[in-house]
Amino acid sequence: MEIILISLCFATLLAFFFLKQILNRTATIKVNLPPSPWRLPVIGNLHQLSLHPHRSFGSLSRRHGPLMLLHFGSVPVLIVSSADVAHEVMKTHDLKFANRPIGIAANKILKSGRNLILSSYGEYWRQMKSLCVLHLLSNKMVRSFEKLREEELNLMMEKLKKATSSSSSVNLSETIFNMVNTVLSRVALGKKFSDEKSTVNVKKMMRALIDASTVFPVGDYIPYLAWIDTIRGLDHKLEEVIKSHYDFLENVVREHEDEGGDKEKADFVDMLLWIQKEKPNGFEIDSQDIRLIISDIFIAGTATTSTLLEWTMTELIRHPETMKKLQEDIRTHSRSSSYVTEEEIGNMKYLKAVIKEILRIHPPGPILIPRQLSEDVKLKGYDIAAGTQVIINAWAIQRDRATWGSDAEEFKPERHLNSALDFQGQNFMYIPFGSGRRICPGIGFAMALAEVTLANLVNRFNWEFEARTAGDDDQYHLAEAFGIEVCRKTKLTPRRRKRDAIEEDDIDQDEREPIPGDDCEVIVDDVGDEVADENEEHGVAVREVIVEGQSLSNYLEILLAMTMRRIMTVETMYGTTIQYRILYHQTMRKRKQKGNLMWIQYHLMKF
Ligand code: HEM
Repeated sequence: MEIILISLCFATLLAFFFLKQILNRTATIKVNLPPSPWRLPVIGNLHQLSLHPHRSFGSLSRRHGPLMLLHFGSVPVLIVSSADVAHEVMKTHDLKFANRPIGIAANKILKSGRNLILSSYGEYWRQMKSLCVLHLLSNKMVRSFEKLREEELNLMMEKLKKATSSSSSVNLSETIFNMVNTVLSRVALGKKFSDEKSTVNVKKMMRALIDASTVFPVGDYIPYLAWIDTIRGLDHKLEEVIKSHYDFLENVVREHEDEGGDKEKADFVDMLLWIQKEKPNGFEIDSQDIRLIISDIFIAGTATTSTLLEWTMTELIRHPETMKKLQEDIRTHSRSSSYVTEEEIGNMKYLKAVIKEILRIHPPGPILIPRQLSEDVKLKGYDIAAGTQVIINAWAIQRDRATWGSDAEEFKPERHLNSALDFQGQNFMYIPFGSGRRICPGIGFAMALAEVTLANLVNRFNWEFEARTAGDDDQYHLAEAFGIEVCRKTKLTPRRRKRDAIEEDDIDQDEREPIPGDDCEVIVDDVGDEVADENEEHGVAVREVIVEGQSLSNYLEILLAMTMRRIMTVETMYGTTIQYRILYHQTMRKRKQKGNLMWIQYHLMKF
């Protein structure tokens, strides 16, 4: 009995001793987690998110701080909402945060090979990224597609001109998406694949892929509910769109192989086939890699660039004063009224400021592309475990009043005019293209296309929203769609603003519309007294037109002079001469009973 009692006491002592050890150890490894809002069992914080996650994260972080830990189901997700923390993630600890989380959609995509957007950081990814930066999206390569951009833009402008000639509205969202998609098709694949002759419609394929990858995958966050994805057909849908996309790309690559993959033709597939053969810088790629790189470029480049342009046009139409300033900037630096060239855009500071401001206030990818932490890290004193997903809320960072001031929510391109701030990933308060190792490699490509498109859209036409019968206009035009790229919820369908000119129906115009109400502008009609007299209310009647000392009378002569020189001396009816800078000109035709009359109308600014 005594022995039993002694043994029991000894066992209790031992248990106490070990328990103390265990409790001590637990206390020493207690982790300091970032602040979190309360969460529900099973779904975690998912019930606190809306269809616009960047907005939900923004309002949660205003209460819980710029470094906040949420749980999507069972998955820990770190939300970064300040420039300061973004700097820690994408600069100080960039390497540890350089992986991407692999969910159901990514798994299906990567089943067919490795790719750039989704692959984990490592040797393969490094090679793919430098291949893109050095060979496909380099400045030289971007410049080499200038002519192609011009061709596609001119086609788009022609379509717009026809569509808007009767003052009817036009689906500008769709028009822009089609143009961007066609440019990418030609650059990457060598042809359009979206015209009537084509059996495959790349545009539809892209839309299907974007739509399928936007669906929220329940199984990614609550694994034992993954069957829901199967029942609602998400698995099947993803497999279907990914397969048709890859089958199509495989055919394109095969066609290029059959044609010999000529580097000089230099679409992306040709270039990649050349790299496969020659292995420059030791790059080793196979046909599967080629398909996936091309696919990455389509996925990452189409909706982002068209979304940027869609928001730019929306904000410009909402702010006519800004639109007018932009038109002035373009007209001051552009020689031709029919096409603004990329070279001319180099000097257009206001245009660049407008685009920068849109990327700030409506970043096409408001929460960047999620990342995943590869090893434990201490961030601002908090412990973050390996495997945690990371969402960088660029939208909230770029509207943060602490760094952008009290007018952070307002659209004000002027704030960029005398600022050295750029989007190359060095300023963490402004990261529309991300930063660090994972920064977007398509910045040059996107900017070249966006700038020239915008310049030509606002140079040739004046735009206005269609009148709506009811509802708040701002709410309607600023409503955002649900998706990875956050575009407008409703399609942008503006129309061309009506001219103030005489007998609208009687006039065909070749060039652009005058800017109504622009009081520094003088309109001069040429040639022929009859017409000049008839239109006196529109400007000064002209006796003689002298371009830099040369008296001109012939239409072609004047046109030629217009394209080559920009200063004009006008001798008025009263015998005085005034020097003007030519803003642009229009060819006017008027149908008369006895035949047609044609004359040129100059829009001049006093020199
Ligand atoms: C306005 C247009 C665009 C915007 C706003 C944009 C934005 C972004 C962002 C935010 C990222 C993630 C960066 C990060 O994780 O830090 C990204 C990645 C990427 N973008 Fe863009 N992008 C645009 C256009 C393009 C274009 C035109 C291309 C190609 C032609 C492109 C190709 C890529 C690729 C391949 C990646 C993945 C990079 C990686 O994971 O390493 N993007 N982009």
